[in-house]
Amino acid sequence: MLQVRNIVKQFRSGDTLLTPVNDVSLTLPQGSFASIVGKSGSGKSTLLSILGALDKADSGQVLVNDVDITSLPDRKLTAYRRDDIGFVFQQYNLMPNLSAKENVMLPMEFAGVPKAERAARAAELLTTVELPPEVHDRKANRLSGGMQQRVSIARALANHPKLILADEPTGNLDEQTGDLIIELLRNLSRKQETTILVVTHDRSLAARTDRRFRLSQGKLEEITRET
Ligand SMILES: Nc1ncnc2c1ncn2[C@@H]1O[C@H](COP(=O)(O)OP(=O)(O)OP(=O)(O)O)[C@@H](O)[C@H]1O
Repeated sequence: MLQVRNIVKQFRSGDTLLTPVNDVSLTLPQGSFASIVGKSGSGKSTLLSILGALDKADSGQVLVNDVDITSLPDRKLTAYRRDDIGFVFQQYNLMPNLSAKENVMLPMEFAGVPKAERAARAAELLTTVELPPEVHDRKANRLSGGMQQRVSIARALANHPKLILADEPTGNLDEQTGDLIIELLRNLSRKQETTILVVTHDRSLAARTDRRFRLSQGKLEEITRET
């Protein structure tokens, strides 16, 4: 369960004070498949960074399965990012010279999982995201965009996260490949009971999630019934 309570984040830009996240609250039960839409610059990435503990809020709380991550010491935050959260980015952010399988094994290595177990789980996850077996050992920079995004989703799942945060996961893909990636994320939220929160400016993508929110002028409102 993800509970976001009264998050505020401000930036100073010259003489102006920006408030891209202004008293945002949100509750998502485990296994939710949700999206946040908003115009460019509306604060979507800022909010996602706070939920993933990549950035700190000025005030408010983020509770993941009742643990308040906004008050965790740095050492525990590192473990939170590694073990409880999976990140999926528009640019995939894979290690280009490592194979698909090695990319998926990497977060498990950081978590201290023995090598044989890492290899077995990576192969299993790459199968879950429907990456053809013949490319499991191919270097990431030799895979198509859609394949790279599948690898990055497998990597996000590596340490059994409670929450997957995806920032414009289909932004670099053609429509058909993007659709397949969204279906994959939807199936994962159902089968693995992982909460998946997608941030996008693409309304048709958002329309395929179960709950939809809009971030506008710092405020988050649910628009599930509108679209
Ligand atoms: N580190 C920072 N310092 C100053 N201003 C920032 C910082 N990070 C973000 N901002 C500002 O906060 C606002 C929200 O930015 P953010 O990247 O969260 O928007 P977004 O909705 O994700 O946009 P996009 O869809 O273009 O990625 C913008 O006005 C941005 O310039």
